[in-house]
This record gives sequence, C-alpha cells and structure tokens, in this order.
Amino acid sequence: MYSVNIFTDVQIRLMKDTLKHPKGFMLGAPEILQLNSNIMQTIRAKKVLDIGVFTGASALAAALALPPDHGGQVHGLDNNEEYTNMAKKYWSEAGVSDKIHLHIGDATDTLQKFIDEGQAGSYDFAFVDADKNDYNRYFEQCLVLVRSGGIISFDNTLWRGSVLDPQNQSDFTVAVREFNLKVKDDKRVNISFLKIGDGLTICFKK
Ligand SMILES: C[S@@+](CC[C@H](N)C(=O)[O-])C[C@H]1O[C@@H](n2cnc3c(N)ncnc32)[C@H](O)[C@@H]1O
Repeated sequence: MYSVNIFTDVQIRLMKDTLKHPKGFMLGAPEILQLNSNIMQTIRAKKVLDIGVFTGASALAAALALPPDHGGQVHGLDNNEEYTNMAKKYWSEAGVSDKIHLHIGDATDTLQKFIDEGQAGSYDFAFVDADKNDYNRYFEQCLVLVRSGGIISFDNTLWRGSVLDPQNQSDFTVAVREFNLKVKDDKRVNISFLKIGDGLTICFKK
C-alpha cells in the first residue's frame, strides 16, 4: 500500500486488518478510495451511496469526505452482516458512525426501496462495488437516485483484464463487459475509464 500516508490511522488499520481476512482481496484499492474521496470533496457531496460495503473502507473514506459542518450521510448497502459488523468497529473509532447508515439486503432491492420512497435525484455520489452481475441494474437505479451533475463510480471494470479476452465467457466477465459496452454509448452520462486498481469507470450524470 504505497499511498497509505494520505489515510488516517483508523483507515490504515482497517485496511491492514482486512487484508488478513480470508476475503481480504475484496478490499477497495487505496488509489480508488483516494480518488473517490477527492471527487466527493470537490463536488461537496453530502449524500452518498456505497454499494458493497464489505469491511467498510469505501464507506469510511466517503464519511470522512463529507463536509464536516453540514451533516451529510453515507448509505452503505451490503447483504453480509458478518463483513459489515467488522466495519462498524472502525467507523466508531473514526467517529463517523452517525454519518453511515447501513442497509442489509440485496442491493438492488434496497436501491428500489430508496426509489419507491421518493429519493430520486437526492444523491450526489455513488460508489458501486457489489455484485458484478447486477452492474447494469445498479447503473439504472443510480441514474434515478443520483442528481444531474452527480457522479457514479464503478469499480472492477477491467475485471483483471478478462473483459478484453473474448474467450472468457464467465458470468462476471460477461456482465462487466456488457456494462462497459453499454455505458460507453449511453447519452445520459459522460464517462471516463481509468486504468487504476482493477479498472474504474466514472459516470458523470448529465
Ligand atoms: C468487493 S466487496 C466491497 C469492497 C468495499 N467497497 C471496500 O472498499 O473495501 C463487495 C461487497 O459486495 C457485497 N455484495 C455482493 N453481492 C451483493 C448483493 N447482491 N447485494 C448487496 N451486497 C452484495 C459483498 O457482501 C461484499 O461485501
């Protein structure tokens, strides 16, 4: 982790402990968490979606990027409480527990609930890092929930390079490949594809 010096002590501990977890490979790449944080601060994001919480690194980075004196909320979505229980400890130590609202369940169901509750256009930023098979649905749901001028950031859009290999027809690879092809020409967003971490596609909602 070459860029640890830009993180707080709690963030560094969270990352180090997560790397000891059997599923530690799922930890968000530090350079992506840093970029997301810079974007959130630049657009002064106050209401953020964190889709795929795991041990809480991306949600914590988001909570720390909220404007300190103006409230702000991170809504973290995950279907695995064992992972998110680990996250809560670090959020508490970082003093941001009150800013992070956890929603346990399938992320597409939770996003649909938010839409049905009338939260359309109320989010400034979304980081998408949950089930790759659902990337297209997350995209459509986030497009409803995120305001015009807001940003939706999709992790793992290289899927370790497999999306470029036509022989690779595994479920996740096909889903991410189809997502990449779809957003490339989608007129509702402008995109930037970055070759950092495992690939990051940033969608700027028009
Ligand atoms: C790659 S990890 C997220 C990493 C996290 N963003 C970070 O910064 O470390 C993916 C997470 O998505 C969750 N997940 C997978 N499928 C899901 C689904 N259908 N609904 C909600 N969460 C899901 C997993 O439980 C896991 O915690």
